[in-house]
Amino acid sequence: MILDDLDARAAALDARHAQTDLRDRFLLPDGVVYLDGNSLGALPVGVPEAIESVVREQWGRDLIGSWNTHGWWDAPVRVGDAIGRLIGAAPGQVVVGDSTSVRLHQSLHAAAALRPGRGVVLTEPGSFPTDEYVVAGVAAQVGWRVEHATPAEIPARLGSEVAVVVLSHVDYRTGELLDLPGITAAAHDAGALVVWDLCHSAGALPVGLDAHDVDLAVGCGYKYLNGGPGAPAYGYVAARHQDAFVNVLPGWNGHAEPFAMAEGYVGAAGVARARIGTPPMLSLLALEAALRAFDGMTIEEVRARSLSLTSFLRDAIATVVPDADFASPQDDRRRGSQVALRHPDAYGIVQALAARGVVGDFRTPDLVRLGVAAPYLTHADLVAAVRALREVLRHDEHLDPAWTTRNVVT
Ligand SMILES: Cc1ncc(COP(=O)(O)O)c(C=O)c1O
Ligand SMILES: Nc1c(O)cccc1C(=O)C[C@H](N)C(=O)O
Repeated sequence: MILDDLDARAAALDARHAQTDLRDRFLLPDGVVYLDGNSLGALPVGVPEAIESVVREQWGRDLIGSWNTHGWWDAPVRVGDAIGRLIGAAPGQVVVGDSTSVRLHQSLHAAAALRPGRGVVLTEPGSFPTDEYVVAGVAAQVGWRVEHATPAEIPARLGSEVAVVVLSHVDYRTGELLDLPGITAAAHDAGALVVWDLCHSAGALPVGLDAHDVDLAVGCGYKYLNGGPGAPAYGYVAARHQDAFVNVLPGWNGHAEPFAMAEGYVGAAGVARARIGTPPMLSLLALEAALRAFDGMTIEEVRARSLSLTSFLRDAIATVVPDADFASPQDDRRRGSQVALRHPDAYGIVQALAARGVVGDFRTPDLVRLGVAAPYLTHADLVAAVRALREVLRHDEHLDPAWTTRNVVT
């Protein structure tokens, strides 16, 4: 009965949001409800064809001339501009290539050079591990002290010693969405810079980098941007910082005159100076093709759909699991695009759900993480997921001893 009600509500909501249902722009296996687009986005329909053409016609037929004739050389900034549309960055401020970890190293070093004489990097506890490691690594290299504060404490912890505040816009575990405008403004009032990690927000919700005067930002291409496994990451350098942007990893692709093969390094004008070496062109062009899945849709529309889906999912879970312990904020303004649940048998739940075709993921120590990539999910999919969850719990499928051996990728 309860699930019949949910079916009816889902149908009504899917009808209301029909305009933003982009499911036919993605290739997903039948019978799977994919709730892991916050780790690896689904495959956009246009990507296999685009890659086939890049491989056969560009690489295979036109060979090295493709660097010019097919725009390979300019792709890092061109694809950066396409990402910029989704994260509120005007053209010429985003460059694509390398991993988020590399871009974060680069951004923090640039921040150190922009704020000489300040000795503290302020971040939060429990960030995604690579962010922790990079912050510690760069701090050791430039002589910063690492300080941790919760996002709520950050404004009070800012002082004349803080060079930069580094935070994830959306927490990878709980899905908590931070107050990017407020924290950025507070950092600036204290003379500090901000570096935002957008891995879990880009492509899912409006970021407004330019509108909120963000200094530097990084993010990956393979989650809500759907660029594919190992898709290149990106870095944002606000136009006002580009002239003084010091590239700690200078490589020939970021040189002002790369084909002059000059002896000394002179950085290119604009965001191109953040380029490093030759980018993984097939992955970069796959990402470019993937971004076309957003054509005709604004990020505000993606967000409206995502909020409807995540609040519906939360309600639906609460209906069938009345004692559900949600790690994700209930308040729409504070929730990214996922719903995470705490449960002592979280690992078993995730595995048992996957056996029923509902793919989410487990995050240590006790989280069932359900990512909601709005363009390719419907409210009806979420009822199917909740129905599976009810069955898993009802039949104790999550306690199956088969789930005691953990896989490498969970
Ligand atoms: C917040 C955050 N930062 C960074 C990364 C990844 O960094 P990289 O692209 O270097 O693997 C992830 C996910 O893997 C993440 O969730
Ligand atoms: N980048 C990943 C990978 O190469 C393998 C498995 C997972 C990932 C992820 O992106 C994890 C993701 N950042 C997370 O939020 O957990």
